Amino acid sequence: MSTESTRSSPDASLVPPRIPLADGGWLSGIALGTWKLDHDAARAAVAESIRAGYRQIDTAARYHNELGVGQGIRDAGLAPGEVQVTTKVRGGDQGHDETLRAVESSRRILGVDAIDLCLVHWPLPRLDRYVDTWRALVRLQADGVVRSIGVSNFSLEQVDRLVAETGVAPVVDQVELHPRLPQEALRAGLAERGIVAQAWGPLGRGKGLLDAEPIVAAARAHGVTPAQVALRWLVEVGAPPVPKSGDAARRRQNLDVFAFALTPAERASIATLATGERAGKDPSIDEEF
Ligand SMILES: NC(=O)C1=CN([C@@H]2O[C@H](COP(=O)(O)OP(=O)(O)OC[C@H]3O[C@@H](n4cnc5c(N)ncnc54)[C@H](OP(=O)(O)O)[C@@H]3O)[C@@H](O)[C@H]2O)C=CC1
Ligand SMILES: O=C(O)C(=O)[C@@H](O)[C@H](O)C(=O)CO
Repeated sequence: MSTESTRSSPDASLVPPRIPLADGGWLSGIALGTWKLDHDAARAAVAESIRAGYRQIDTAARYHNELGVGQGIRDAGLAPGEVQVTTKVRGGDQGHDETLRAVESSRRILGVDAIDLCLVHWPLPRLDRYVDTWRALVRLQADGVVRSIGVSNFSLEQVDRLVAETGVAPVVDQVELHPRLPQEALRAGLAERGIVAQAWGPLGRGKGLLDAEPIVAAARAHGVTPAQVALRWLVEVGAPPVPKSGDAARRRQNLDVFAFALTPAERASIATLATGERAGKDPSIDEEF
């Protein structure tokens, strides 16, 4: 995956490389997750994280913290365009006109001229409104309300249906992805289509992944933490991660994964963890409104 340096701002030592998107936009090599942070916690965490080097903040209408995320981005005081914000259309807002209204609401709450990246949060196949939802995002992109458009928790079949019915492909599919759930076929299919697979739940969501022996052993060998090994593994497979932490020291640690590389033996050992076990919901079964 090609990268472009962003080491131009004053506190640039931990700024991740940019990942180019098919529409000319970019995604940061590591984004900050904000699920479970309320407005005030998100505002403080976002401002501090941008000062530490984060350049992409991940929120969603569903997280009820877009106000704090937008304020935190402004508090950090970087030049426009230096920090990207991702938000998502929740299941209950799917449908063409509903999406137009929901995205305008997110834009106003975030307090931005345009949303950098807007995703369809979950496909909700039984509702069967994701194509109409997508048409609305295509229109919002043409109108300049949203710069890049993508999906989350979509299968290759669902992505292909969007393209077949609208002629427009997403530039990102944000999916659960970590060593227990490497999603190899999905990643390969997305790569063939020029779509970036972005990894949510990259640390396994506090469910024991970071205690797994291959990860602990690699961490010991490199003098880093298990979280840094899990994030480095994602960087190496070309899936930019979105880790969340409520703790400033951990957030900085989670950025610092570009100064070491896993060995082939470590990668082979980590591959033994690929049980397919999910830490979150299964989008082929569960639907989140
Ligand atoms: N598109 C989608 O459907 C989804 C998107 N997401 C996005 O992805 C983000 C990340 O996923 P999330 O569910 O939060 O799970 P993560 O895999 O990021 O795990 C977060 C957990 O890991 C802990 N943690 C963070 N850093 C470290 C560290 N360095 N060492 C040890 N533990 C650590 C956190 O604790 P603590 O906070 O105490 O540090 C928290 O308990 C979300 O916040 C959200 O933005 C998430 C789920 C679904
Ligand atoms: O964090 C997200 O983006 C979600 O969709 C969450 O709601 C997540 O899926 C979850 O764990 C809900 O229980």
